Amino acid sequence: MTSPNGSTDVLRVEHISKRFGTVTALRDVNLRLAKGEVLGLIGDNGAGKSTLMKIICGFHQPDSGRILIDGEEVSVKSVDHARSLGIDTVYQDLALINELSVYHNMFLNREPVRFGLLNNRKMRALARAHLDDMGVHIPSVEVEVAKLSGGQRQAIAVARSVYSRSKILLLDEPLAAMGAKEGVQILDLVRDLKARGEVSMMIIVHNYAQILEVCDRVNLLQHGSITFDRPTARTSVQELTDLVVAEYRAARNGLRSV
Ligand SMILES: Nc1ncnc2c1ncn2[C@@H]1O[C@H](COP(=O)(O)OP(=O)(O)OP(=O)(O)O)[C@@H](O)[C@H]1O
Repeated sequence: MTSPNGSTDVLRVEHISKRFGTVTALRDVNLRLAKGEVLGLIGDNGAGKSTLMKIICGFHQPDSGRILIDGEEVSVKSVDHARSLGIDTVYQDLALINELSVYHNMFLNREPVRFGLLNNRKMRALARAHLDDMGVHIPSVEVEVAKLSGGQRQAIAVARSVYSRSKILLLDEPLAAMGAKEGVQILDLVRDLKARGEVSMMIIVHNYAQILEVCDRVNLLQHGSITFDRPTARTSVQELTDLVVAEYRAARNGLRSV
């Protein structure tokens, strides 16, 4: 499927709605992600950002609407099913196993086996080569993940998704609870991946300056609906801030129900 700028959309979300009991988390959401693009998803707390990502990665089922991958409609039944379709998610809590080494985490559930035994030597060499290739600097791939910094853990989670040949990577607040240096490390990794053009990414970040730094386009989600979609080159931190503040003021003054 071709988007207005002539590129191919790897992901399209069409008319997705989702309710949790009486709460409408998403209403008639449309969104597209072009091949090799980095899309920033912003919005206030409770706007529906994580719910949208969780629907795309098969964690939640939508009440209505459809998802298309490379132009083909798919029903994403589970997180494992999403992975098999090339969609992977890096959450804040990462799903790494702290007690295991870096290289064991890199190959979790898909360890190379030789003569019925785990091939540790091969896993170590492959993990080292892949992390070096991605510019992720870890002192040793044998170190326990628990002993790494938040930024290093995040980088390993991203590297693992890329290694598993994901074509769509969803990053839910990858910079949350990170120091400035660690945050820069993750943003650099996103930039490197973007330069390779193999992975399309959707990223939730609360800091608008960081969104403008790494994303090609930004979508604003407000009360379950996309209200703004623009290339980052044609917006600013001020404009994004003003949009969110205006929405808040309208709600407070009773111009809009929340
Ligand atoms: N599993 C759930 N059960 C019930 N309500 C939920 C569930 N998940 C999300 N919600 C509700 O749906 C709405 C959207 O939540 P969501 O987590 O998607 O927002 P968000 O934009 O990611 O917020 P934040 O930036 O605070 O993480 C909120 O009102 C939230 O309380």
